[in-house]
Amino acid sequence: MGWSQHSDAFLELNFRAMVTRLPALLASSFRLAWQADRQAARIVLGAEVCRGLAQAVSLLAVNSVLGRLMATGSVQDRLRDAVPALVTVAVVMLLAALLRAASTYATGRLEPKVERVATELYLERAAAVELSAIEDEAFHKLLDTAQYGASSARRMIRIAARVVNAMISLVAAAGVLTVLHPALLPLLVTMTLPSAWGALTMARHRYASFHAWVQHARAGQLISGLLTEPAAAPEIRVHGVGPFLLRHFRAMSESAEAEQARLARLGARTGLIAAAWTGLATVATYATLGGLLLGGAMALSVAGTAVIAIRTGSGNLDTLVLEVNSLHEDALFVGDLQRLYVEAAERAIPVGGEPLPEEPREIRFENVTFTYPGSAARPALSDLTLSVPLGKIVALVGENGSGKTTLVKLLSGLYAPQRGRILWDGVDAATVDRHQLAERIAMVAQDFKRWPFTARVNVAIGRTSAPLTDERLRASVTEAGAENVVDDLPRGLDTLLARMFSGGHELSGGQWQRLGIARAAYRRGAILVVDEPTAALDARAELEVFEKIRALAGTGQTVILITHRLASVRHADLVHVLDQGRLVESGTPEELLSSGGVYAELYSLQAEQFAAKVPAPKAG
Ligand SMILES: Nc1ncnc2c1ncn2[C@@H]1O[C@H](COP(=O)(O)OP(=O)(O)OP(=O)(O)O)[C@@H](O)[C@H]1O
Repeated sequence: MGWSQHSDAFLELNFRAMVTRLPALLASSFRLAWQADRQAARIVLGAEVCRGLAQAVSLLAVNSVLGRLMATGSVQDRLRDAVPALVTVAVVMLLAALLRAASTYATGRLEPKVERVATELYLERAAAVELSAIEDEAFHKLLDTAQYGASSARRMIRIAARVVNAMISLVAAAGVLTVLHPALLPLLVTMTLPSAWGALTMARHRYASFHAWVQHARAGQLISGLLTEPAAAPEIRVHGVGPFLLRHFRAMSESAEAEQARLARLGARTGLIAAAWTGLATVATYATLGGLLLGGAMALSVAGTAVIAIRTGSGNLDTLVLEVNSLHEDALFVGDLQRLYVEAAERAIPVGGEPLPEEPREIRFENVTFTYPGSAARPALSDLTLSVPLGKIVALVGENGSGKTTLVKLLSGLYAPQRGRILWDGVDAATVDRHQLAERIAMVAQDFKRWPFTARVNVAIGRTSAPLTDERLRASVTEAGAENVVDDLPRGLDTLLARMFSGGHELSGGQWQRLGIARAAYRRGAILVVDEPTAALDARAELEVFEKIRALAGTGQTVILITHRLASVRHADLVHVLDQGRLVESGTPEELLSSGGVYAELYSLQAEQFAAKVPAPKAG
């Protein structure tokens, strides 16, 4: 359908990288844990280190038990001699169980906190970037992949704890093996290498596949969402769009299934090769042990401990390989999250800047050219020079796509021009404090957000920093002529405007529009931008809204009005007419009407529609 492209995967997974990056990975897991809950992080680390050490002590104690039991002398003497070592084994096992419980508790406490901290930072950074970043396809892909980073960060805590434990236990087992016989250690390593290779190979394939298919998965979710979305439901039923969407969903799912099958085939082949190598290495290990025993190079008790140490050691090494591999896989996703943090910080709306003039008299566009990022089309605004006098009603008029909405988005600081300047009484908007600029603007956009909250919140969300008072709320609702809308709601301002929830209620397009205007009124910005404020209103409501807007201008409020209803523009102090991103006319409505240009032509076209005679009813 046009948006499911696959891009090359980002890869940095190989054996060397895995080993050399392990300390950094463990450190980053620990940092995450430390940020989330210091006490729990200390408990996990301490408990896992002590558990590893306990394993070493327990192996040595077992060796001592075996040595004493296989020594010469009576059974009673041998048993008595073995008692202290047996008691040590029991105490160490008890200690290890207690440590394990402590680690389980602290890890369980840490995990959700780590996920929350990572998610909060993700959302905070994502909400602070420029609009152009949110609309950028590459940044959006990063947002998509990075969202898995928080749950990966959560998993990394548990995995890192297991890695620390397995590493220390392995060192303990390896130490004991080296003491028993130097040939045993290389055998232990050889036994585990094949499974390390297999796990790593599969991790690399899975990660590459995930990156190549993430857009595809997103598109699949989009389609399945459309099939159940209330806004699409009427068209799906009347136009019969359901089977069309389902066909696409099936085609996309089938190609995703083919990819899963490819991965499964690869997994099976890799697993078989690894298992064959492990089998050979195990046979070699036990043959060597047998040879040493037969040749008299090793005592039976030592061989017994060696078998236990090899089993523990290879178990630890297997765990280590698998867990380090998972750690690495999750770290790749946490890496995406960290890349997002960095990129979002680079693309964040700058903080600070020059102050805006306290009471500016005009905003002036000087040779402004703007093309949407990534757009191959002509500039949305071309070499535009115009003035917006403040304290007046300024109307922007022009055909669809002429650049009116783009102009107000630039004026509001949502985009920056590629060429030219926007001056607030001579101060370049590119250098000013963007937060201060936004403070001055109240906007009713064409596609303003219908928040799935109560009517009260839908109005007061216009300025969340102001204390919510009923007085301000009522005044805004009245200013927007939305009293009837609110009075008709089953629970007034406390009605939930989200039909998908129990007790939720839905408004009509025009009713929503009035709430949108109430929201902008509640914001009390110095400049009110209204983009098609009456598109969904009936004739009476339209008249009412324009009356209110005119009254606002009387109080010194600047109004920038975008509308196609030229009759409503009559009361504007100044009209700018745009065509294909250029300014073609400017003046008062009377001046423009008498000059006979584009405005006059559009005006007479609309007027003619009303001048057409209504056919007389047939006599009957
Ligand atoms: N987010 C966007 N990304 C890329 N191009 C865009 C975007 N928004 C608008 N455009 C393009 O910029 C041009 C101007 O659009 P704009 O929305 O400013 O026109 P408008 O005069 O407000 O139109 P309308 O009367 O239909 O609301 C159009 O060619 C449009 O396709």
